[in-house]
Amino acid sequence: MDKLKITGGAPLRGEILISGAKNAALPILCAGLLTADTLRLTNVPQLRDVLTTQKLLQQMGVRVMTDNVHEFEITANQVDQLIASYELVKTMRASVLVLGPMLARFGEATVSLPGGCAIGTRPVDQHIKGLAAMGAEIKIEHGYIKAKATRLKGARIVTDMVTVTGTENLMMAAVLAEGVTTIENAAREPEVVDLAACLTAMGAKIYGAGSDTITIEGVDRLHGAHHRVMPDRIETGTFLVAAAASQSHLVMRNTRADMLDAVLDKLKEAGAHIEAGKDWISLDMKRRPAAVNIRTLPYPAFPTDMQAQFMMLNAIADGTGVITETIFENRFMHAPELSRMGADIETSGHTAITRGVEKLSGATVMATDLRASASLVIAGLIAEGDTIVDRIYHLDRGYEHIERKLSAVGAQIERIS
Ligand SMILES: CC(=O)N[C@H]1[C@@H](OP(=O)(O)OP(=O)(O)OC[C@H]2O[C@@H](n3ccc(=O)[nH]c3=O)[C@H](O)[C@@H]2O)O[C@H](CO)[C@@H](O)[C@@H]1O
Ligand SMILES: C=C(OP(=O)(O)O)C(=O)O
Repeated sequence: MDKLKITGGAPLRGEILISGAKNAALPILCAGLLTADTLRLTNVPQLRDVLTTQKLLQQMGVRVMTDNVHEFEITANQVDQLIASYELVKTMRASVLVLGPMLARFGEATVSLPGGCAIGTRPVDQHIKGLAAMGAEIKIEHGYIKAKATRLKGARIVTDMVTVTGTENLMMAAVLAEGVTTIENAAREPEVVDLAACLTAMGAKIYGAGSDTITIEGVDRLHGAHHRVMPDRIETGTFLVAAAASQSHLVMRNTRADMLDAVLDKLKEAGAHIEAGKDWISLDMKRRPAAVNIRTLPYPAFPTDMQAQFMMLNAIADGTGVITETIFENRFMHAPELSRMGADIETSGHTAITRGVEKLSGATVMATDLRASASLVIAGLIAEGDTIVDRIYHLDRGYEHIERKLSAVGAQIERIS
């Protein structure tokens, strides 16, 4: 199994090209199920989750062409298996995103329940509740969601909480429903907006994406389109934290500052000098970071997917930082691993208090989820001595060639078997 070996202390300098967003690419690949025509996608990141989605679609009979690793052509004109099996869903929760499109286009879908994961129980009851409101007949049998509907009907859906993939699944179901659907308490994440842009290019009628009320006028059919996947704001934020923690100067290219306001504000509060243009962000850090307090919340507030990286920043900061995680009930798995590197972190329920220390020391560490692993990589970059990050298949789910991107800006990092 691959690991990363990092020798801490090398200053970082240069530019990093940001990849397409995992959390936009996954629902958009599933949107290919909504038409028999070809959906052409560019800026698709080369990630394990993208490969899993490709396999999932291919198992259903969808043709997926990838001449260039970042360009996909999806043609769902011969779908014969309306099922997403446990074997694939268990490796990637986002597989549940085939439920809405399959049901809307084919009137039937069988999708394995994803179950819990390292960061929380993560039920999909809101996806099911919304589809039921649109007239679907849904049963849970043998660990599978079995859904049927001759044709979904527009409905007014109010979700109990803000759910990103829930909003996306319901939006994809509603585009082919009869009549008008309104999703209230909708997620406002930029990835929802990107999916809406792709669906609109395919002929869908969607209003209000990016606000908490999305209105969808169902149409009879969608057609092929070309869509460029938006840049990954979490990958961008992760490398910015790496620059801040190592007191370096880095420039992110192919990204957008306007969807990172809460993260950039916290980096400035920590003492970073940030400049940004239309598609770039630069961060220059000249001193030890100051500790920051963070509360994770749905967009546009601070993202839970950047929480672990900021806990790492607080670990070597001047002062004490309090982090409150309000989205997932078990997302502090990085804390004990960071503590093994010398961090002083106390967790209790949804709160983590980190008292900054001057230095971390390299150690062998492992993480049970994607962003926790990213925080350990950043810790390795600044720790004294060598760090081995184990179980990097988590990182490969969501970071494209992280070791290549970091070594190109001066990090001493290599993949070892
Ligand atoms: C592929 C993808 O886009 N993943 C992102 C998405 O995950 P995902 O869409 O799975 O996360 P949600 O926004 O749905 O989850 C938010 C909260 O709502 C709860 N919930 C959600 C749905 C539901 O039916 N019932 C329910 O109780 C969840 O357990 C969680 O506590 O948004 C999360 C929150 O920004 C991010 O961390 C993930 O990176
Ligand atoms: C939690 C994440 O992803 P997923 O929802 O795919 O598990 C993430 O991207 O940090």
